[in-house]
Amino acid sequence: MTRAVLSLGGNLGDRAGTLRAALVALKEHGLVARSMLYETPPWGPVEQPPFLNAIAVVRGDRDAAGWLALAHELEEAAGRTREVRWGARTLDVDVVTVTADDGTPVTSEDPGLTLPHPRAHERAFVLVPWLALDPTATLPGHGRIADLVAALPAEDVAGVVRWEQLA
Ligand SMILES: Nc1ncnc2c1ncn2[C@@H]1O[C@H](COP(=O)(O)OP(=O)(O)OP(=O)(O)O)[C@@H](O)[C@H]1O
Ligand SMILES: Nc1nc2c(c(=O)[nH]1)N=C(CO)CN2
Repeated sequence: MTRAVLSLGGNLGDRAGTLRAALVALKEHGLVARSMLYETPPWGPVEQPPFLNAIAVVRGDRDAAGWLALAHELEEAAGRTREVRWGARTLDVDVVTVTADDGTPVTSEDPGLTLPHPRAHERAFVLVPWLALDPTATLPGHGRIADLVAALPAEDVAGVVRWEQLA
C-alpha cells in the first residue's frame, strides 16, 4: 500500500462542480482526507482566469505510476484536453508525493512522472491547502510544509482564499 498526495485544480467551466465530482470519484480509490476548495490566482506565465484548487490524500494498492494513471483518468472524466503548458484547463491532477507505508518517499526523476512534484514546493496553491489539511506534513527533499509556506511571499499566501466550508 502507498499513500499519495494529489493536487487538483481547474479554471474552466463549472470549477467547483468539476473538483467536487473528482473528489467524490476518489472515494472509490482510497480517499483518506481532502482539503476545502480554495480560489487561487493563476501561477505561471500564462494570463488566465483564477483557479479553484484542492488537495486530496489517497491510500491504496497502487504504485506511483498507478496514482498518475488515476490522475489522468480523473482529468479525462472532466473532459480535459491537452493544451498550452501551464494554461487553462477544466481539471489538472498532479501527483505531489507518494509514500510507502513505512514512510519511505518515492523519488523519481523520470519526466513522465517526477516525484516529489518538482514545482510543488514553490506553489502556494498546493502548499496552503495542504498545510490546512495536515499541519505536520512534509515535502520530501524540502522539509516541513509549514516552513515552506512561511518562506513564500506573503502576497502569494494571501492570494489563496478559502472557497467553501467542509460540508
Ligand atoms: N508528479 C507528477 N504529477 C503529474 N504529472 C506529472 C508528474 N511528473 C511528471 N508528470 C508529467 O507531466 C505531464 C504534463 O502534465 P500537465 O499537462 O498536467 O502539466 P502542467 O499541469 O501544465 O504543469 P505542472 O506539471 O507544472 O503542473 C504529464 O503527462 C505527466 O506525465
Ligand atoms: N493557481 C493555480 N495556477 C496554476 C495551476 C493551478 O492548479 N492553480 N495549474 C497550472 C497548470 O500547470 C498552472 N497554474
